[in-house]
Amino acid sequence: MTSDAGRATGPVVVAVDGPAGSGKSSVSKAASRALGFAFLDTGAAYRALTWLALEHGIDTADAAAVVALLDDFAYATEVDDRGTHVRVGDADVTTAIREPRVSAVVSDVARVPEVRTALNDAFRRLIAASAAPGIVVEGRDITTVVAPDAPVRILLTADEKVRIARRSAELAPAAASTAEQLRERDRRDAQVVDFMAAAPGVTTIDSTHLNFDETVAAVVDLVRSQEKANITPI
Ligand SMILES: Nc1ncnc2c1ncn2[C@@H]1O[C@H](COP(=O)(O)OP(=O)(O)OP(=O)(O)O)[C@@H](O)[C@H]1O
Ligand SMILES: Nc1ccn([C@@H]2O[C@H](COP(=O)(O)O)[C@@H](O)[C@H]2O)c(=O)n1
Repeated sequence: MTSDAGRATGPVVVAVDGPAGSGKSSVSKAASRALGFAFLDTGAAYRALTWLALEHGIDTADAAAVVALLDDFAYATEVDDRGTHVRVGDADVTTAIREPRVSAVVSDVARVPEVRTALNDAFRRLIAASAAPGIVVEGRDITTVVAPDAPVRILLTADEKVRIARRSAELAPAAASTAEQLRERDRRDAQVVDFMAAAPGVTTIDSTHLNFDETVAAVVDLVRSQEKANITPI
């Protein structure tokens, strides 16, 4: 898994799965920066399609109506120091896709098989097109479905209480229903993909007793140890 090999065959992929609030996006983004890798937040695409459905007044439980949106889903994403920027057509939806009204129904959209197939194809194209030596890709099915052959696959997790506390700290006064929302989204998402148990060959990093920097270091160390293990001695 050297950079040279990565250039010849596409970037080195670091695949990260895990439940809600486990740190997938924040830890993966920080790890990608430390490694000099690109970063792909796949949940942003599910959120953007959900935003589009709500803009069109579509009931997200209506799978056929959601699938019909895929034809005109002009999704674009870009990552810089401030985070992941998302556009749908001309609209900058970076903030809107994080609104509770989107979080509340995104699992409806994510459970539609045609949606998952279309978005997974798009993720694979984005990964292949990356000019960086590597890319950290995070979501709920990255180690098992999107990139099952990635040289580094991580299940990032933490006890549910700890995940709820971390998420509540982000949301401050409006946190009363945070625990219920996090549990409910995990419950619904887990009906579609298994992100609670590590698949064979996937390394679990449990951050329950790690701070943020220690968790990022655990990811970076794992990638570097895999790189060393894959360098063939001359
Ligand atoms: N090890 C850690 N110690 C302390 N805080 C952490 C740690 N890991 C993540 N966090 C914090 O937990 C919160 C949730 O992290 P993040 O949003 O990255 O999770 P996620 O898995 O992407 O969630 P979701 O799937 O719901 O989008 C963030 O505020 C993040 O900074
Ligand atoms: N690979 C993925 C990524 C996300 N989802 C669905 O999108 C929702 C939002 O994801 P966040 O990471 O931004 O919280 C998530 O709750 C899933 O419903 C997915 O199915 N697969």
